[in-house]
Amino acid sequence: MDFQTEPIIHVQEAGIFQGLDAVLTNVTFSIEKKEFVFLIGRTGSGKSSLLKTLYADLPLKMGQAEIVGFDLSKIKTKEVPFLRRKLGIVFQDFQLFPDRSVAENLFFVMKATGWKDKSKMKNRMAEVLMQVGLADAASKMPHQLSGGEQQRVVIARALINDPEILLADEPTGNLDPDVADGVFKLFQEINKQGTAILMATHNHDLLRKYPYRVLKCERGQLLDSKTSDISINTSY
Ligand SMILES: Nc1ncnc2c1ncn2[C@@H]1O[C@H](COP(=O)(O)OP(=O)(O)OP(=O)(O)O)[C@@H](O)[C@H]1O
Repeated sequence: MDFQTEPIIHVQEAGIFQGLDAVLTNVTFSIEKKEFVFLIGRTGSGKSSLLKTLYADLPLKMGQAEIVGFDLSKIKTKEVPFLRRKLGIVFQDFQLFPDRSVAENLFFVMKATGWKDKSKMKNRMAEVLMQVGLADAASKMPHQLSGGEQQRVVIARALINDPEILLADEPTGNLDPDVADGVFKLFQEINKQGTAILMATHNHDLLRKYPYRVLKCERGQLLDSKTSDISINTSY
């Protein structure tokens, strides 16, 4: 056993619910620092529900789950913003404010997460935009950017508070294949710099090309390529 690593996410016999309905039961897995993990499964199999439970958008009603030091079985509503500060969350639909520039979009999140010093905010904004390859986009409006560029801004926004893990729900789902590939490579670079990534995807090409660990939602269970044979070519 490697005592150097400690999990960022540790889930033990959890139930994932949508209201009264159990979507996944007996969910057990850990994600270590710096890991890259795909989350796959058919439409409706529970990928988003699992991610939502991890960022405390859905309550954990059964079992144990710890993420970036927060116990999801005990977390209080007022603690959720502190949990979200330690996570980066990226969705399929870009969810930028359309009437605000890139800089204003990023500043909005900074203010909401406790940043106050203007010059530090500007420096951090420049850093994250540089990191995603958009150093020249601060003054642009979202509609002046391509889909891939908008998703890069969303990734920059998710990186602002230097999260230990990015939770990404179909981040390349709305992008053309070439653009999706570029955005995926950005996730890989971010991962190489030390951020763990849990990415829900339907993209078979990515799964075939990059042999990362896979978690698969199937028939109400979560399978793990660490412990089971997972077919990536069928049934989703
Ligand atoms: N807001 C909601 N209220 C009630 N049930 C929901 C809600 N969102 C999803 N569900 C149900 O929960 C189950 C899991 O859905 P979920 O969105 O987690 O699947 P998914 O694997 O992410 O699907 P997709 O690949 O289409 O995004 C489905 O049966 C779905 O109908």
